[in-house]
Amino acid sequence: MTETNESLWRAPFAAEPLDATVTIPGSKSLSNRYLVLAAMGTKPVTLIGLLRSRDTELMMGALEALGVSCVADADDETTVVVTPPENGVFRGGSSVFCGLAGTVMRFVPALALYADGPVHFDGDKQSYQRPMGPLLEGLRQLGARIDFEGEPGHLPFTLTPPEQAVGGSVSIDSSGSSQFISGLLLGAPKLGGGLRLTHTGEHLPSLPHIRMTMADLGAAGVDVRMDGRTWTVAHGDVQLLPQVVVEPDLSNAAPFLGAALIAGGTVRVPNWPERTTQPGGLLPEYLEHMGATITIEEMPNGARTLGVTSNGVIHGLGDFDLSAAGEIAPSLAALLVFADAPTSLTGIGHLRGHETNRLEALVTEIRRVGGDADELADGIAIRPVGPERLHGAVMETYADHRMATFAAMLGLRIRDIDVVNVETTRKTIPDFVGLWSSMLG
Ligand SMILES: O=C(O)C1=C[C@@H](OP(=O)(O)O)[C@@H](O)[C@H](O)C1
Ligand SMILES: C=C(OP(=O)(O)O)C(=O)O
Repeated sequence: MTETNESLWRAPFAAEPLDATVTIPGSKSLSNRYLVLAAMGTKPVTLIGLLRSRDTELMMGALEALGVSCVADADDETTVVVTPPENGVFRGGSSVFCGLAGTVMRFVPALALYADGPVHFDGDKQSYQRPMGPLLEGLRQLGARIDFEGEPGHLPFTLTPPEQAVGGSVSIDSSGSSQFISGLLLGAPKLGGGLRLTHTGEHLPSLPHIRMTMADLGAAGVDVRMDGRTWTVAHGDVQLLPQVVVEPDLSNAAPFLGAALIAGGTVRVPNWPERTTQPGGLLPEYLEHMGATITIEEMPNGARTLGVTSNGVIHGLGDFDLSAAGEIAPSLAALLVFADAPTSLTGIGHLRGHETNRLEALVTEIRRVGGDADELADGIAIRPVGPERLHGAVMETYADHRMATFAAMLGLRIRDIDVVNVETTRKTIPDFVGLWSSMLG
């Protein structure tokens, strides 16, 4: 299952201001955490509103390889019952395919600590570039043996579990991805002596995603604490509630809400959570800084609809630390191409290890349409140019869903943008083109 569709999609131009309501599918980060936590329990868990996209299919495939059952409701594929293996032991001698999904390649290896034999991990060729070393070093400190087939510290590899997963203290440098810490924390409660995990690096990206991991472990009854750069997880049972509802993916809301600023008008997203652990929860504040008006409408059923309204004037952000929410950098970058002042998005050097080298990709694609951007040591600088300098182009997407949605956003205000392999958006959105077209009416 690789992504090879090289067809071109003409991104629709927004001829008039938007007035749209867009229902965003479930969160990738929450869906894949709940799937892992459900697999570690003893009783079946029904996940409601689960994202059904490539990354969650890969996660379900990975868990099934380990002996977990994931069964979708016949009438609604976003309702999935997850049943852990009967004896609580994951199946060894198995193969896990990670595609390009960070949450699969970084969350599933810790489960292999509890398998009854070696587990082989592989992924798309492009996944071989993504950093894995610190996670695997952490698992090695917990007694696992890792045999690399290609470059050390990267996919593909085979993990041989220890005789007994006793746990203890682990130190790793997680500055390359918060997912190394999340992956070790998620797998930790079954360790005989629990886990004491220390991050030794200077920077730590995506702290909200680590807090999300802690909150979800807490919801499964696990005692997990954070003290500075050290986390402790107590040994104990993992059991989510019988039914868990997944929030919409707030980072995937970014291109749609951002569209209101680029095209002008209003875009609404229903079921916006009042409180959330998703970094996308920071979006309304960011968009307000950029000049949008944010509204919240309470529905009769208690749900809340977020509205973003703009007259099309987008303010630059100056020096802006985005380390908390690096995954929305491509969407903010698209807005900043049309801003009234320059912006440096910083604290996101680790985006070089995302689906593609996103800093290089963003600079290349912004320049391709006539814009002005540069890579920084830890981010990207985007300087506005006059609209007369921006022009259509065939935009590359590098098998990166967020580079595809970035290109679609530019196409709202720049005519004749063709997007290579827009299907790559299926990584986290089942029907991006359909949603985007209906937003435009
Ligand atoms: O744990 C998660 O669900 C994620 C953590 C972040 O990873 P990084 O810390 O590598 O940026 C984020 O960018 C990714 O999209 C999802
Ligand atoms: C970095 C991302 O994904 P992954 O979960 O594959 O790391 C992302 O979705 O922006």
